[in-house]
Amino acid sequence: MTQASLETIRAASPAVLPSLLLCDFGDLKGEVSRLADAGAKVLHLDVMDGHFVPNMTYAMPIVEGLRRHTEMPLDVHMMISDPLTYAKPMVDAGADLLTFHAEAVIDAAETAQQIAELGVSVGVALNPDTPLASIASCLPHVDMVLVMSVEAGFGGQKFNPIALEKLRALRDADPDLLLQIDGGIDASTIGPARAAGCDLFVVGSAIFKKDDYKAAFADLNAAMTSEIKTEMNGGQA
Ligand SMILES: O=C(CO)[C@@H](O)[C@H](O)COP(=O)(O)O
Repeated sequence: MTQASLETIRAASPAVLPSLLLCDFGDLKGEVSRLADAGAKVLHLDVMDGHFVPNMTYAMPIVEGLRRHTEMPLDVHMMISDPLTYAKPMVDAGADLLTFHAEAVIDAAETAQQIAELGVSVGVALNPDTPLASIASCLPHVDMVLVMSVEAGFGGQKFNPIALEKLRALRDADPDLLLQIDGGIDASTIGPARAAGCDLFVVGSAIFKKDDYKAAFADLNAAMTSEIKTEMNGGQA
């Protein structure tokens, strides 16, 4: 199931992943159905503990509830202080890909290996101020790197272009590593992120603040490749 989910995520790439942070939590089932209709292939779930980040969201019961309503892979972004304590409960709840923050743990390589032993795909995330060197030792043990383009904790923040430098460096070092970006992704930032080598684009405001999710996905998908097409046309749009 897990390997299949990772393959589903890879096959869907490049892809826009709606971030379930700014959605209507009073109608989660309806939101999942509207997102699937709009073209979502993977759901990104923002788990926050009010300790690692100064904001709280939800945990296993919501993951488990979503699992019952969709077959889409569930990509769980754990913005929590103690990812190893909650990794197994998250897997049991139905997470397919579990991402922990490098800043939250003492040994990122050891953490990645322990999570992988649970039979789930593993991602490591790093905030804008965290250098790539801090995840170097765990890269052989992860399926994905999540490059934050805002400080983890809240939706609606401004995109930090330092993420583009990190994406380029990671892509140059490994053409096959799955790369995800999160924070301030909209029609103006998704193209540069794609051109920097990113595969998965986590989007909150630019979907959930729009009435028409289908139109939001269409705009993002068109903008995703616009910079690459422009480069191929020698700078002409
Ligand atoms: O994890 C986070 C924030 O910590 C993100 O998933 C944001 O929620 C994305 O929202 P926008 O920046 O797109 O509004």
